[in-house]
Amino acid sequence: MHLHAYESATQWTWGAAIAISSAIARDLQQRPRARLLLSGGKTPGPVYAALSKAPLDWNNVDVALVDERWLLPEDPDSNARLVRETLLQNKAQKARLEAITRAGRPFDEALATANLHARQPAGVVVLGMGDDGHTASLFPGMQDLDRALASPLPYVGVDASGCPGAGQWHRRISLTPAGLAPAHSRILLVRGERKRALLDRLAESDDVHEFPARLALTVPGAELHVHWCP
Ligand SMILES: O=C(O)[C@H](O)[C@@H](O)[C@H](O)[C@H](O)COP(=O)(O)O
Repeated sequence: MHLHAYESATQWTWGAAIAISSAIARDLQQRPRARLLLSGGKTPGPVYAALSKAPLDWNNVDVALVDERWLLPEDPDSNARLVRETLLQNKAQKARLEAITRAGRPFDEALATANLHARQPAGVVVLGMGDDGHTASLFPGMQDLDRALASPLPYVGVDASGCPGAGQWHRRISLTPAGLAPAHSRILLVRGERKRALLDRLAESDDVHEFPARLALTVPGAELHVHWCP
């Protein structure tokens, strides 16, 4: 794990945005299109807003979601809406956003669509981490966790009932370890002392059931870059 610790939220915002933008630029040098996977939650909005101003060839960037709550893309609590309102602005307006859900699309079809899009493997993945040590929609204690961990497909549907970290959104579609593995860049955005202490605990063991966020370290592939500020 490579930890980038910043003193202020402003430095964190721009430092993380520059790191993501450089990773996309690197991918675009090597292939015609770059594929960026983004997480939701309360943390990443300012970084996505800063990233929207990056001078990249956004026409060639496909933006998809690490996970989505079973909500329509217009719902204020959906991850698609967060990404649209923060990243798909300014220069990044030209990027193509793949929402997972759509009005009239049943759950299984939404999942199948996510897996179909993911035939183009992830390039740059931006993860978040909950105070309970979840990442994507992989929660500790979740009944579907083992199935998700073992999935050969990049996305699974999960029921996070009984997991406090999932809030009121139990039905979700989540990236799996198989979906994370091909990424060339793995970035984790976290803020606050609680998550800083949790980061130290991630490195202590490889028990992904205790803290599924450990997958960011244990799944073979790119080194994890963590961007943190108080
Ligand atoms: O839909 C979601 O819930 C997210 O994608 C989720 O995995 C998020 O990254 C973490 O929960 C961290 O969220 P916070 O930034 O709100 O702590």
